[in-house]
Amino acid sequence: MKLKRDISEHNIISVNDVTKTYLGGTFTAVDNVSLNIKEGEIVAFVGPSGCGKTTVMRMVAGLETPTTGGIQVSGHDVQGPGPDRGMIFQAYTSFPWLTARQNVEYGIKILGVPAAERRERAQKLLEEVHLIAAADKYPAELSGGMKQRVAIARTLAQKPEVLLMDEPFGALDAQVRWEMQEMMVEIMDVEKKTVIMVTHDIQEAIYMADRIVFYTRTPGRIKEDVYMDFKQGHRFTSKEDLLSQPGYLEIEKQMFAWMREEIQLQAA
Ligand SMILES: Nc1ncnc2c1ncn2[C@@H]1O[C@H](COP(=O)(O)OP(=O)(O)OP(=O)(O)O)[C@@H](O)[C@H]1O
Repeated sequence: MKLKRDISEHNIISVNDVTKTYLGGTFTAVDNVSLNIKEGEIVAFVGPSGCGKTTVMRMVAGLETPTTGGIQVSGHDVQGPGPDRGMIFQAYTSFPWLTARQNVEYGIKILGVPAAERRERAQKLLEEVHLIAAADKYPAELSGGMKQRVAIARTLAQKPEVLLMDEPFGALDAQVRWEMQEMMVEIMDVEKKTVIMVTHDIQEAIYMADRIVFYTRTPGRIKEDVYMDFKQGHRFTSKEDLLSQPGYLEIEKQMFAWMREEIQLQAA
């Protein structure tokens, strides 16, 4: 099925001339990156290993500070982490002593959301991630995919405006990964978040993203910033539909060529 993409004209994230150095300024991980992201956009960061894509995302999260330049989210300077930006990591981050439902409720309990609203939000999100049947199980009783569903529901329960996902499905086997990607496209149609997703997986990026920001290898700069125009304003809930969309193969070939270019530059 095709879902209509709904992106506002308004920029929610602005990355302005950001550079990040380590090792006392002797190593430049991210070099002069500027980027505006619109509300509702799903943007994938792609590039060779070590190109700085995670560092850029962590700076948007407020977990790292730019060495020079600045980042604004919803017009405010990022000065640290905040509930407006929810994070989902590759590693499952559920509390083992809480059930799936309690895990989803936990984050919003800390934010002071009243019990009745917590229950209602958790129920809705557990339904969205297809986890109702396992809602009262503990993480040890859940598969990797199910644990990641708990983490997604828990993060969304906090109602972040921006979702930052770092290789969210990297630890899952191919079939589960595929199910999760499709589920995420469906959830974004309901939840309407702005998403930055870091991934090594070119096909995942093309499938899920409205736009791909491709980074060069060390130092990380933006090599290409491409819109998935071939999707013609849609997102696809089935991969088969995407694969038969004219233009898919060309963009996939282009991405592999950019990746090869960067790897060869490094080897030279
Ligand atoms: N705290 C740190 N101290 C020193 N170097 C760091 C630190 N954090 C990251 N780096 C370096 O900065 C560069 C960019 O790292 P980053 O994790 O952003 O890359 P990446 O593109 O996300 O890589 P990968 O895809 O392998 O996760 C790498 O060379 C990494 O080794």
